[in-house]
Amino acid sequence: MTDSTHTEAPLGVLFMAYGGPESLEDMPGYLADIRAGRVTTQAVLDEITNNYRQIGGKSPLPEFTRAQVEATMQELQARVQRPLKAYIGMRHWNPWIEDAVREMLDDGITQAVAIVLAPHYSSMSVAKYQKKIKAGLSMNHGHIDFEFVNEYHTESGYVTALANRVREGIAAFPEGERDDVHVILSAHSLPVRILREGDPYADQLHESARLIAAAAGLRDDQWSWSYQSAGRSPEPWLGPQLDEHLHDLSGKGIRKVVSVPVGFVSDHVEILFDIDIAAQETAAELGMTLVRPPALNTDPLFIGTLASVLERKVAALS
Ligand SMILES: C=CC1=C(C)c2cc3[nH]c(cc4nc(cc5[nH]c(cc1n2)c(C)c5CCC(=O)O)C(CCC(=O)O)=C4C)c(C)c3C=C
Ligand SMILES: [Fe+2]
Ligand SMILES: [Fe+2]
Repeated sequence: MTDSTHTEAPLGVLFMAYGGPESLEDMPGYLADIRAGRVTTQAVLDEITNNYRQIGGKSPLPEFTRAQVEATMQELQARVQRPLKAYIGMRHWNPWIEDAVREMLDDGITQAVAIVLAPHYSSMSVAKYQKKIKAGLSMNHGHIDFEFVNEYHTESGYVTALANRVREGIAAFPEGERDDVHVILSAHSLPVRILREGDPYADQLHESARLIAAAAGLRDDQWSWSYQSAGRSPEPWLGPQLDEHLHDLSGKGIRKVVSVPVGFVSDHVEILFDIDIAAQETAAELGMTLVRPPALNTDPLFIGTLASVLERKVAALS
């Protein structure tokens, strides 16, 4: 006998990511969306366009997102009885979250789970993606029962995968030098005002960092925290920024560094330019060697984490 309650539409699985330009021509529109109506000067546009030019003229984020979604869906569908259908929605570019929601409604989806490809919750990140789902529903006068994954920054697969990256980075140095290697764990900065607003972002990042450092077996003096990629706006942003942090470490005599960003789950401009080009340049000027292991991308431990947190939300809907 078949289960008659779940025979109609599949359960939707909405994966959301930041979005990235597919060519340099997309840059003005992409930046206008990120900067939400604030004027982008020609100088800022030129600078960011040039950053993208140096990483190949487009963002690799959409491609990594599709690969992560495909791998996660394979694992999730193997664990869940109900038929599932995946959707991808981006916050700042095509395919937009609102369009993905419309597609879900057109497909007759009535129940769905949603996750952002960012492990830490903030009112300035994850909450904004979730608001776009609500906007998509109200724009299309539709209703879907959504279960949201808010965060997954302490999940063991995510922590272990990044601890493995830390170990890989240290192992890139000759055996006799590894004790002198310093590990910098970092994430995207946000305006300092989030602390006054009680936002959990900074605490969650520090919690992840402590867990990753412990799982990698680092001594307390062997690692430190840094923010990176602060936006170009006049208000103060959380620091220290990676560049000043490298100067600070250099002042303490550190010459060998492993850089592991913990808030990004795939390689994109904030890693490929901000670390691999800008921070590498600073490190070279300071006479430091900086190693940056690959981002999580489709690491099976990370994909297993996504499948696990989604599986729990699917169970909550069943
Ligand atoms: C936790 C918050 C943020 C994450 C994660 C994040 C990821 C991310 N950002 C870019 C590219 C750009 N971000 C820019 C500005 C910007 N980013 C955030 C927050 C996060 N970004 C904020 C709050 C801002 C400022 C927005 C504003 O009002 O000005 C920009 C614009 C240029 C700039 O200000 O630096 C770019 C480009 C990527 C690719 C990315 C990857 C997941
Ligand atoms: Fe951003
Ligand atoms: Fe950014």
